[in-house]
Amino acid sequence: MASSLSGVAVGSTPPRAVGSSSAGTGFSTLMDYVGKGGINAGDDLVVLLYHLQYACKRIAALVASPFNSSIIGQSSVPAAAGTGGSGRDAPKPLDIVSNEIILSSLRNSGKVAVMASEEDDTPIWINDEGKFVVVTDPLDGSRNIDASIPTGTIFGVYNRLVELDHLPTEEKAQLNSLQSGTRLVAAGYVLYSSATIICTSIGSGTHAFTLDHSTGDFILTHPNIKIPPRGQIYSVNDARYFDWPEGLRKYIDTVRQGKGKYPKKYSARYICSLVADLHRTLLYGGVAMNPRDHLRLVYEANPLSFLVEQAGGKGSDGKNRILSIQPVKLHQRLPLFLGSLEDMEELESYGDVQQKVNPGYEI
Ligand SMILES: O=P(O)(O)OC[C@H]1O[C@](O)(COP(=O)(O)O)[C@@H](O)[C@@H]1O
Repeated sequence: MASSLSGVAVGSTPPRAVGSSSAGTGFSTLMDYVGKGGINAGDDLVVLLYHLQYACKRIAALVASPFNSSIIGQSSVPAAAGTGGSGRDAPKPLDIVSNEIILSSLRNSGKVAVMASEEDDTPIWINDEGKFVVVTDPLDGSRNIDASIPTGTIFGVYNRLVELDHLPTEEKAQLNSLQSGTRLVAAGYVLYSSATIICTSIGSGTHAFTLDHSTGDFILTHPNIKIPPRGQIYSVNDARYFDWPEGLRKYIDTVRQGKGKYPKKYSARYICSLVADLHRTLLYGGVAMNPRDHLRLVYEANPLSFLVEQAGGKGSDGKNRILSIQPVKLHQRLPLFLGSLEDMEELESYGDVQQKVNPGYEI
């Protein structure tokens, strides 16, 4: 493990485990968890996760920095040539900087063949020898950033499909990035909020680690997260109520009156920042919904569904299990529902919960 990290070129020494292990799990920091105490992730994945968490620390510092005001004050920069047609929003400067930070960390890791990002039209081929494919939304929820509302990074990791190695670069980059979510080997999000939290899974439960700013370590604070089978919270942009289908309206009307299968009146919470809304849902239970075709399958829905399933919950587009949907294009959008098993089953029993009417909303 030490030797596998010796070549890291990130300008900082690897984090050191501090204190005793948390909650009797035998590991206390993120690097302990993936490296030795928690699970045998394999040296290559350890190195990759080391570089990813380092990138996210840099993004955490960036979004919290007072020196961003000159960047943050700008409105969205015009879409780069070529973004037209992908249906993506014009990126903002911090999205772009975050994207560059992640790309440079992935390059430095030496472990990544392809990065597919929300910020790039097409996947970027990095290294023929890289074992992994990384899909990412480098800074989700950035429309909130001017008001210091939480944002997040999302990532998913696949193995490189060696059987595609003979194909032209562009083609193999694309096909490697369009793997079904069932093939994820790791996924995670990083929440930039009052605390910076990395929540990750390599297929053996979902665990969250909180950044200790005094040491730079991510400390295990939420081992083996189990989403409650029932919550009492629904999370949705309900200004769209009149564009919703009948089934979704009925579901929300029912649970907010306490007339659902769980006879409690539900509360509403909506941050409009996917990572933050999901983080709360993982801890408190309930359902986080984006019923219109807005969120992206490859680098948002799949990694987050993987984490939710690993925590005992469910991720669906309202009809189908997210992880089983075969992506056909990189920036493919779909409705997304993530949450507690029983709440999700009740929601889906209402039939039409996907919002087909999508007039486009200004904010
Ligand atoms: O506008 P809606 O439908 O409420 O969607 C909000 C969702 O869009 C996001 O902001 C992502 O969309 P963008 O990438 O366009 O910002 C999520 O963070 C949030 O959950």
